[in-house]
Amino acid sequence: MALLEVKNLGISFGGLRAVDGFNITIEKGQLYGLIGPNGAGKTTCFNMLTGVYTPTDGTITLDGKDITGKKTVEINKEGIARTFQNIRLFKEQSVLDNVKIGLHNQMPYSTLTGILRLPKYRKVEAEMNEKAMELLKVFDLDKEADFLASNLPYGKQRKLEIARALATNPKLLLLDEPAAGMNPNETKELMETIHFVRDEFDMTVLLIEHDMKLVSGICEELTVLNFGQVLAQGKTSDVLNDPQVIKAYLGE
Ligand SMILES: Nc1ncnc2c1ncn2[C@@H]1O[C@H](COP(=O)(O)OP(=O)(O)OP(=O)(O)O)[C@@H](O)[C@H]1O
Repeated sequence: MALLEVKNLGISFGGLRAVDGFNITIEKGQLYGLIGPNGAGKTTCFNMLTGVYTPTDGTITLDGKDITGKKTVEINKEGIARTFQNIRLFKEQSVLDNVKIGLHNQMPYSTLTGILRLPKYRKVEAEMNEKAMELLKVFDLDKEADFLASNLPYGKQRKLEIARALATNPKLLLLDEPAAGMNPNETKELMETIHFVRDEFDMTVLLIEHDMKLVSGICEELTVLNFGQVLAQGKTSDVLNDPQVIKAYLGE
């Protein structure tokens, strides 16, 4: 059974058909890329997969469960986490707290227990601190745990966003243009991080990216969107050599 099965997904904004007949199948453990020209509908697909937008047509099945039309928080609990094109961290909070925010969706105590600071709350908080520090260590961010997120260099902010997404314990990680704004060294390090995340966390990753070096370096399969529709789909090397893809996107 595929981890993610999307069938005939579509959405309209007024008269604009932003995505139409979108199909994708992603197996557990894959590194999968979604590419295409600006405005092709890639982020709109992510927004439908994560419940930000409700699709007008189609179905989304995660690990055998229909999650179409569910709310963002529910979808996150079902196992999809994401990062954003423009980094969205809690910039005035510490690096540690940013990861703990991700862990809170699995918080096993009630709001009242939290407000009253009951013993269970203190025990869970201590465990959460430990878990968050472990995650930060994995991303080599533990020394900056007490820094404000806004004081981290750009590449590390991207890493922190990935760490926070992983803290929600997802089955599928969506990365929206993770290399945007990065210099070549940061991009190289990001590629290693993504590989590491897949191997270490047994993660499945779907990413949107314009940086073809990153795409060809890490994605095993690709889907190309053009004007809201799938233009090509398959093994990365085949797709990148497809004359239609070169004409519509790569040849620009
Ligand atoms: N909330 C919305 N209301 C109206 N139109 C929207 C909305 N969200 C997206 N669109 C439109 O849908 C189309 C697809 O946009 P989308 O952001 O998904 O493209 P993209 O492939 O992610 O582009 P880019 O590579 O530039 O990020 C665009 O024409 C966009 O203007």
